[in-house]
Amino acid sequence: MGKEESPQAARRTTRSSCAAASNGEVGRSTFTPLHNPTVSDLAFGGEPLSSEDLRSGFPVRRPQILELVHLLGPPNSPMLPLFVYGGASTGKTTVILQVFRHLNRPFVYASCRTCYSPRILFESILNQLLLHRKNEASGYSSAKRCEKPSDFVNFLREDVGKVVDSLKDRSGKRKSNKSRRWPKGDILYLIIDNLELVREWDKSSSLLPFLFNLYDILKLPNFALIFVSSSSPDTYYSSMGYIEPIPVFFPEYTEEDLRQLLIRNQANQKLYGCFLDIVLRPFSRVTRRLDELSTVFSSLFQKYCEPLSDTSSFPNDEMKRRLFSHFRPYISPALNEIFWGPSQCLSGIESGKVTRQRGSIRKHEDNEDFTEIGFHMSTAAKYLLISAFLASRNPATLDASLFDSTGGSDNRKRKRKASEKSMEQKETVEQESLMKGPGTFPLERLLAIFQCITSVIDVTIDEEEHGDGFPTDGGNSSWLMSNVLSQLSSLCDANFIAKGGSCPLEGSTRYRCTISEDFALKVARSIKFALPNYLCRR
Ligand SMILES: Nc1ncnc2c1ncn2[C@@H]1O[C@H](COP(=O)(O)OP(=O)(O)OP(=O)(O)O)[C@@H](O)[C@H]1O
Repeated sequence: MGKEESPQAARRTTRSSCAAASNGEVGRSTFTPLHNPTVSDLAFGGEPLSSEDLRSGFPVRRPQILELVHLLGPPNSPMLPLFVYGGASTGKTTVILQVFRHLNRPFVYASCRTCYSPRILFESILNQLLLHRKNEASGYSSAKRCEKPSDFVNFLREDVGKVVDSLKDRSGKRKSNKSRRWPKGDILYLIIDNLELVREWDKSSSLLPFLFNLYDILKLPNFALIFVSSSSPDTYYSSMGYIEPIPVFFPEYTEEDLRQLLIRNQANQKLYGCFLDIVLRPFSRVTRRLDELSTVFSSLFQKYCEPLSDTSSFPNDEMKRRLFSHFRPYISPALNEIFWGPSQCLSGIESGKVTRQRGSIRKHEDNEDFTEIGFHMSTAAKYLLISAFLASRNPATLDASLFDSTGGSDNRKRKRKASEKSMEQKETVEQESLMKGPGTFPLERLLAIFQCITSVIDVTIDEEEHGDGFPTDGGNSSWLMSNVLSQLSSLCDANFIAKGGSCPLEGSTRYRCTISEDFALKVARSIKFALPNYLCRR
């Protein structure tokens, strides 16, 4: 089958995987060729989910669950469009689908990840509405061909009406397959997930306003819309005349949230707790994505347990030390992998690549979340971008005074009272550099700054006995260089860094960072890096 999923397949995958995520249940019955679909297939299906199970399935998402349930209201309550947003892997999709499972409401779900063009998106939605399956019998074709937004609106009007009529038809309910529950209420919800990816599409500048306007265009009382996005409303085009959807924010998990989430399905929670005491802090400084942490921790935990003959017992202090020294060599490589890896690539970025997305970046004072920027990149790429910004912004002559011998910003040194003459000189240098705009720099300088700023990140494993530095090259500078070059080329592709021609004397390529200070500060905030301490100012 092609890359496009059939709606039923998409529904089955999404819904059963979500059910599995909640309490480890596999909730959804599968569609067999003999299954005769009815509107009851528009509900989540599977076993009903009580509010208690919903809350205990998502321990740190209680406020968002309550907010969603409140906004959806009792069956048949009309609802203005919702805009559910938060960083990648913060549980938006899973929580929404489980809320629908709990409420047993009829919905159509389409992700802009699997539906990667307007046509596929429109047709996937229509196929689901028409209970049409793309399979051998249908020649793997859609129920209707739909490319243009205007056709989509007409088809939606027609098809939503039919679905609503069927939902209201009580005789259909009586005849329906007894293994499936009849959905509650006559309102049909359309959930469009991973909306941020639409910005990558060719006609995004007209498609996004169209989608935001859809509710107003349709004016159907029994139709509701939910957008799900990993970037905030601020990163979308604004002032397009549509009513802004009601925002529901999923904040990034704190270290304590992550501990709760990671520990809850472990057979020996005490043992896993000891393991988390070592790894959670350093790893959560590099990523707070639950999926990334779960993956890396599952193999690390196996290593941690290797010396244990009985993994159901709780290790004493001596055993804990043995476990630590056995597993210590595996920590840095794993940290390295996650630091350099294509983290957050789920936001529409090709593996390992960074893309600059179109869309305004409005100032948002309180929101410290990276979602305000509207794209994602690996932690290493963020540090590299900041290094490039510093190299372009600060005069090279001041590098030594901004970074101490161990690489960090030496505040003590900087606080020393400078003589009036040196202050004047510094001011002149800074003024000149501001007048010239972002300066160019050679690769060596970029690498030096990058090593300086990453060497000061505190990701020590055990502060007293087991100091362990941040993932660096472990003495292998060619390995480090090749990683830097690959990240640098992605940043150049995304136009965050431009090649600034070659130096006539050295003949080597020089680079220039093109991002604004505002933007650099946002990137720095997302990795909790104190950029202002490294910027030379008047
Ligand atoms: N609070 C939570 N409780 C249980 N599982 C969670 C929670 N948050 C995230 N997960 C798990 O993390 C994974 C990613 O979650 P999900 O896809 O719902 O995130 P998302 O915010 O929609 O991500 P994206 O923006 O990338 O689509 C899933 O396996 C999900 O079950």
